[in-house]
Amino acid sequence: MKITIYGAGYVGLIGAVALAKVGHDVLLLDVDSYKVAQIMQAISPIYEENLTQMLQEVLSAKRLHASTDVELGVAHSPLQMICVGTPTNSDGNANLTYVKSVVDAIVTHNHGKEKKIIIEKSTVPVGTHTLILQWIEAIGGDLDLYEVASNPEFLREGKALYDFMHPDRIVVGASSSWAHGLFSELYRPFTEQGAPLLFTQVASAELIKQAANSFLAMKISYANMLAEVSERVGADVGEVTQGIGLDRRIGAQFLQAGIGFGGSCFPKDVQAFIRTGEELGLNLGLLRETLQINARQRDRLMSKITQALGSLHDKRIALLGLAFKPDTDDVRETPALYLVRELLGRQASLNLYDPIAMPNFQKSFKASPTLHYASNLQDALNGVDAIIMLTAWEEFIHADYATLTKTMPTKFIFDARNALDANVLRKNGFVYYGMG
Ligand SMILES: NC(=O)c1ccc[n+]([C@@H]2O[C@H](COP(=O)([O-])OP(=O)(O)OC[C@H]3O[C@@H](n4cnc5c(N)ncnc54)[C@H](O)[C@@H]3O)[C@@H](O)[C@H]2O)c1
Ligand SMILES: O=c1ccn([C@@H]2O[C@H](COP(=O)(O)OP(=O)(O)O[C@H]3O[C@H](CO)[C@@H](O)[C@H](O)[C@H]3O)[C@@H](O)[C@H]2O)c(=O)[nH]1
Repeated sequence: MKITIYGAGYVGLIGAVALAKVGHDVLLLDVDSYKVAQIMQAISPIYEENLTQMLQEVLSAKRLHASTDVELGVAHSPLQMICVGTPTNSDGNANLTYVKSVVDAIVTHNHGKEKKIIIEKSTVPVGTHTLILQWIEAIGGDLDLYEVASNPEFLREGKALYDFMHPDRIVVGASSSWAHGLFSELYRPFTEQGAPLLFTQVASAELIKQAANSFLAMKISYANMLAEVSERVGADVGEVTQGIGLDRRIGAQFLQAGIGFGGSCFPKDVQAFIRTGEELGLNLGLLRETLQINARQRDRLMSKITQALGSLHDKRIALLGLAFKPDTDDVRETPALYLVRELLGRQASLNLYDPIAMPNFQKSFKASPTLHYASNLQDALNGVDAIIMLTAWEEFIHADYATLTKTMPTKFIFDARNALDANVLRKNGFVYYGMG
């Protein structure tokens, strides 16, 4: 079946490729003509496992086309799926400007006056569907032609294609049987493989997305709270989270303590949910504390560094890992942004290294005498006084630090992800600091 997708970013491009892969005829629209041209040449603008190969496959099969032409996009299908960004406004609210511009474009270019389902796949605050109807009305659109549905996306970066194609569940908030039929057909290739398709009210689907991300963020902050307690009482947070995670009611996932969560989703979505609460006259204090614990982890790491090293002036520090998590080139809200700012502010000199995310990070911080972008791990570790491991890339987990740091005077290593083998490092003369 045919579908139009607006926004060729992490969600839109992955969704487009995955839906084309299972046989649908996908038209992917973006306002960025350079991105569109790249996609048409099978060059992926983002780094994701297997993406380039699958992109080539669906382009050759002519099941995916990318374009900037909204007119084509509107005419292509009754399914109009919005996957544009919803970043945080300065007041913490989700910025719906990009969503609105797509809605306006759909209504303006619906020359054939065909019935359309406008699908919120972007993460939006609960209640956005009613706003969309108001926007349509405000520009003279005929409300009888439009149904708004919510179909939130739960993929993780780094595992995006896999997650899209093997979802734990597909959530669709839609009211008409026409929409239910179209969504059932769209997702049949996944439901036939066992993925549950949950139809809900539109508001429930919107709320499910906000609730899921906030719950996962809260779980991480809970583990980080336990890390702080563990340090005080001589417990090992890894053992504690393993011990509670084996209880199936709690579950082992998302209990990895460390520097805290970053990325383009959790920080903004938790913030937006808190704002939703405020607008409803509700204080979602649990989520405020979730963000506070998250910020405190970064401060706690900085305290460990300054307590161990003293003045950072004239110290050179290796910072390993710039992406917000492994297997992605995404540096949005990455803890590395905060750490680099803090460390430079204290006059440290830095060697930065990441296997994939360096070009994206370089857009925020240009190279300088105090900021060296290393060409490989050995280059990053040459002549440093301390190592901070910030992103748990396999390369960092399995590195032979003893051999790579032969000339290091005192071997300080700060493991911001609790991912390294502390015993082996200590045996090799390192002064090891973890997070709990
Ligand atoms: N990144 C993730 O892992 C993830 C997962 C689930 C949900 N989400 C949500 O999905 C949405 C998109 O996130 P993303 O990370 O893919 O964003 P992104 O920034 O990677 O991509 C957004 C794309 O939309 C394009 N765009 C902007 N205005 C447009 C318009 N009027 N018409 C067509 N294209 C337009 C931009 O050029 C860009 O290519 C957000 O709401 C996000 O919260 C993201
Ligand atoms: O136990 C854990 C798990 C994760 N993290 C951190 O949490 C952040 C987010 O990680 P992850 O959830 O794996 O990545 P995202 O790609 O941001 O995916 C989240 O955000 C997406 C956007 O909404 C959702 O679709 C996904 O379901 C949700 O997992 C990263 O900084 C991780 O390092 C931890 O600190 N401890």
